[in-house]
Amino acid sequence: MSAEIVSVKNIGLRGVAVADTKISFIDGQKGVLIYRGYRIEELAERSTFLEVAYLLLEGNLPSKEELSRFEEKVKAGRELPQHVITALKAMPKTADPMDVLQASVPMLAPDDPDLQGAGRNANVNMAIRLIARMPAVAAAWNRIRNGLEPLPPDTNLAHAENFLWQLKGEKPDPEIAKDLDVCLVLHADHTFNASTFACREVASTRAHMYAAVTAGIGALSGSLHGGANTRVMGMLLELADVPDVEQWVKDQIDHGNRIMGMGHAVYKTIDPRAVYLKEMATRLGKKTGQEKWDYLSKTVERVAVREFDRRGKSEIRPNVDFFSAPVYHMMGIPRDLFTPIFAISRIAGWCSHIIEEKFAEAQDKPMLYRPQAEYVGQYCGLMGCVYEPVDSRR
Ligand SMILES: CC(=O)SCCNC(=O)CCNC(=O)[C@H](O)C(C)(C)COP(=O)(O)OP(=O)(O)OC[C@H]1O[C@@H](n2cnc3c(N)ncnc32)[C@H](O)[C@@H]1OP(=O)(O)O
Ligand SMILES: O=C([O-])CC(=O)C(=O)O
Repeated sequence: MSAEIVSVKNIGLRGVAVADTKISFIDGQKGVLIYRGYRIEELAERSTFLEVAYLLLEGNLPSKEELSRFEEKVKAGRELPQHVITALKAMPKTADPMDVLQASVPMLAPDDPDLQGAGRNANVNMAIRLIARMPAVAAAWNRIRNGLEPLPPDTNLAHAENFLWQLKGEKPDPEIAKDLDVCLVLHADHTFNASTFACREVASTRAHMYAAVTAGIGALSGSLHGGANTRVMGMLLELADVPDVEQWVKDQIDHGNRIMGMGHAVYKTIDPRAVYLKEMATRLGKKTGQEKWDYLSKTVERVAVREFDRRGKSEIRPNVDFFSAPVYHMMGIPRDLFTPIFAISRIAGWCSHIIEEKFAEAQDKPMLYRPQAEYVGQYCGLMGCVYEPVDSRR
């Protein structure tokens, strides 16, 4: 019907460049991830999450003064508006935390003094408030659904520390808070992944930042994307009662079921973040006396890798969601908060991409994303099908 359509239908846009970006870079064959020129391993070792958020948003590492001003702005933005707390209290206690997070972001918009601002600074200010408030929403929801009052933020605490405090109501172990901060660094950006593309697509319509982020949260929640981490933990919990773990993994693959947390649209080798998280899982297993989860995840990895290799699929290796699951579990975080924690980190990348999209900060990109679909439905010619009035339809 439409001769001009360029067909890339069955590849999920893999390998199709739809825009330029200056924010992050992946070498999927070598397993390398770079944010604004810096390798993820170096950032994980040497930077905090807020330093990385500044890097992603502004394009350069902050000076000491710039970092301290940025941290102060984030601290100042942590308090949730009362109407959001009231709305959270009215939600059914069974609501999934990702749904709650997705519903809460637009509720934060009217309270933002920069919402009507069209410039880059206004958008960075909105990003800072989202970075500050998304952890507060996740923590408040966890308390409210458990019949507890949300806790006020503590300005003496750093970003991950404050999240753990608002979540649990006790000062966190410094090593665990540091590990969580590293997890936030590792998840902060990943080029044009599904949720970032959703954000950029919405931003390209000139919708505001809160509208664009809401789309990203929805996309992240799916089990093929960020939602995989909760499913990995579901699998590990199930395996705790399975006598033959090797056979279970083999059966899953034989039956064509996907092993959650394995495989990646871009990496054709192990995800560099999984390498980091695997070591963290081992260390946390020893520290918390929960080596079982470390052992189980490594067993699944070993058997799955062997089975994938045997089937000529040696590109299927653990991704970021695989070892983050035992890590968060050993930190005492409820399973359905794993994906919200991903969002609490990825918000830095989403906002950076929304700003890049809005201000066309990289060279080539369309004004508005608008792909084509090939129509394969009912067709009776350009005059349309004969319309039967409702009373005479059978
Ligand atoms: C933060 C993130 O979003 S990371 C990804 C998180 N998602 C997951 O962990 C879910 C499990 N993984 C997957 O479903 C996939 O690996 C994806 C969707 C992430 C990427 O997959 P793609 O590279 O696009 O490949 P695609 O989905 O087309 O699968 C290619 C083949 O590998 C197989 N495969 C891919 N991943 C897996 C897996 N985890 N377990 C079993 N088989 C798999 C597919 O069944 C398919 O086999 P076939 O060719 O025989 O039909
Ligand atoms: O890039 C992707 O397809 C998935 C993603 O967001 C990530 O791995 O962090």
